Amino acid sequence: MIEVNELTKRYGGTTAVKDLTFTVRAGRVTGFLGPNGAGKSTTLRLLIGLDRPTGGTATIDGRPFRDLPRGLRHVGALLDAHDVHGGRTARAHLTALARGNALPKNRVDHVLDEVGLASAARRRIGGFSLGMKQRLGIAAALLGDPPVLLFDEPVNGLDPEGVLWVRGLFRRLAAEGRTVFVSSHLMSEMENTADELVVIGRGHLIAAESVSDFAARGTRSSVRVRTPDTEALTALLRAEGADVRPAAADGPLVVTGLDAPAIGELAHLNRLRLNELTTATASLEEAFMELTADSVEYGAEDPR
Ligand SMILES: Nc1ncnc2c1ncn2[C@@H]1O[C@H](COP(=O)(O)OP(=O)(O)OP(=O)(O)O)[C@@H](O)[C@H]1O
Repeated sequence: MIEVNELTKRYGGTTAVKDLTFTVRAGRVTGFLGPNGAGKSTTLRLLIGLDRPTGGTATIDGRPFRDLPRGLRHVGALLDAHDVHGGRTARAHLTALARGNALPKNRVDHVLDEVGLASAARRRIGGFSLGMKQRLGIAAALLGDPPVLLFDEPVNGLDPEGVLWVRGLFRRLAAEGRTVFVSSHLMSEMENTADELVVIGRGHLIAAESVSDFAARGTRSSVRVRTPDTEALTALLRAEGADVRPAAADGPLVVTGLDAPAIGELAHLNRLRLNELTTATASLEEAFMELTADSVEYGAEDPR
């Protein structure tokens, strides 16, 4: 389990994270989401002791990372796939890591197989694509067979087959009872993978909850209504305070501010026929955009 409590990190005048408090549980895939510059990498660096917090604590199974004697056996992390010696082969890189952490040598071939790099084991990392480097970084994280795994933007550079593979891997690791904490700036990468979400924006916590609770926060759920009596129904709905817009010429009405049962009841009481009544729940992506809109550091409308 990962526990972050009132974590703050300032770099000179920049506050990268501020008073972050959340928990990441074992046996789950937890997505760590936020727009660019939100503070995800900083939080992960603080978690594995690569940086010291200005305030607050970040612990893994109750202890700061640097107090964990077993290093890679306790926490595996992929922070920057480029941070490898390009002149080495994949196997030499992992063998050196295994030796440095007193891990059995047979783990090297095991993790190379696991990430699909067995046939590239003798190639120099300098010639690897970004996707291959991501796989190698994941292999390194898995090397110590750790109960806690952290991945910073692991999907970057993977092709669609690689994305599917990595999703399956994360789910399996969580099903084995491990803590799997995965950062991304794209909700679409997380919605089919994560059980839980921690969402931050400009260093502040926005949400820490299950994917379904997060989706329910989107306030944009609307109801599509088709009726032969468009004008009459529109007037009735507006009189009840709903917002009514035609989706397109001859298309359904899109109603917000009243739910489907209330609209059905209103139509029934006024003897108006309905041909369609469908609730459209806001997508996770929409909920994410809505909740982080104020914390996008480099938005399209913001030319900084
Ligand atoms: N070493 C540093 N020195 C100064 N400022 C830093 C440093 N590291 C991070 N920052 C700043 O802290 C903020 C958070 O950065 P961080 O890299 O943690 O965000 P992120 O959520 O990982 O973003 P991205 O998705 O773009 O990688 C940014 O404003 C960044 O410029």
